[in-house]
Amino acid sequence: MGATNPFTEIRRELHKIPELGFQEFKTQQFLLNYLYSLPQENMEIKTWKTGIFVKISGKNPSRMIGYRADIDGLPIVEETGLSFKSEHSEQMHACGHDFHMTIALGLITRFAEDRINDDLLFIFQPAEEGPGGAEPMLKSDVMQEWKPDMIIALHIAPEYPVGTIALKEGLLFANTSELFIHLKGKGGHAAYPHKTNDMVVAACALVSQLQSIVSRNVDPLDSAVITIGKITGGTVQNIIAETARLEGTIRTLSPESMEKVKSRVQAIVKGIEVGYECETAIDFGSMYHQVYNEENLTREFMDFTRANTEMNVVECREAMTGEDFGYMLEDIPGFMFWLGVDSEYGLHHAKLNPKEQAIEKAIEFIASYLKYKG
Ligand SMILES: CC(=O)N[C@@H](CCC[C@H](N)C(=O)O)C(=O)O
Repeated sequence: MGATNPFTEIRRELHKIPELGFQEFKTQQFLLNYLYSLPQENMEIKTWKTGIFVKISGKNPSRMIGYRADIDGLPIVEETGLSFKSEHSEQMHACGHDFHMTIALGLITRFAEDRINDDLLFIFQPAEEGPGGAEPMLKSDVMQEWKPDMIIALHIAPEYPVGTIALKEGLLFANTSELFIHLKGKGGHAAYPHKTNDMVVAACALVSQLQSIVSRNVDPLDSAVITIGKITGGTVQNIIAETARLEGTIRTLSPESMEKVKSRVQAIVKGIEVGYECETAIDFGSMYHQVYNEENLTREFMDFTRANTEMNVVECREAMTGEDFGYMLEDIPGFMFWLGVDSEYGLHHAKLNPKEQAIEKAIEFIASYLKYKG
């Protein structure tokens, strides 16, 4: 089925070409082609790795307002069966970044012709899913020169209907750390376990023991998550595995709990090392700082949206999702909000299918907020 709305068409084109963090070459080219098709008089475009900065000069600027959209996809084989499904066999926009980019392009299209008083900075950020583009982009020369006075971003929310936004003041998303654990023992014949140190057995014990950290070491009134999303090990069914690898993620509601959970992970892995007579290596990969919404701006945004738009505003609870936009909010006042897109399947699912009507509605109401602010 063809799209009738130009931004729906753009979203579908982006949906076809998902790319992993810092490999978003086709995505960057697609975005640049579109951006250069717009009136250039008041627009400056700069690239940073696979990301892009777009500054639109205001009519009478007293400050700069930032808007960030992430651009990477996930290593998932898409199962939506859509006519515009991913053309990249093992990659998918399963976290809505195709929506995020399209909405940003819609806003740029508006403001390239109809400027507000203040300067606007749009940031197309690579590698949100990992290893993290926000922190290095924030430190880049471009963003040191073009540093917004406030900044906002959205994330699609499959669990809310179209026409709804959800957010809260203060903590919105968790602190995260990736987790990679390598185990090395002694392989051998499946019939001679007593002559080996089986890393499949060690890995199974480790996964179970890691679960006790949340139930026994974290204050029950606090919250944490340890998810092991991938286990690999061994070579074939009748050889005892010499190596195994666990890949996962840790989520906590405070940076302090993150340190505690990590130290417990280290202690438990040490125990496996002794108990199963193997070598171990832990890599905590990339870490994201919590997303903390600045109270005054968030409250004002909620009040503005309720009073001036048709969007339904829900005051939600914090979530254990992570977002490296948290680094930008640590440095620049602003907020993030969920945008309802009503999909039966959730984020990071191979059948995620957000409703495209949310795109035009988002462009409309965010444009009205930016006009009000700037
Ligand atoms: C919104 C969202 O889903 N973000 C990701 C961020 C992942 C960070 C990192 N790769 C990790 O797994 O810790 C999420 O999974 O929450």
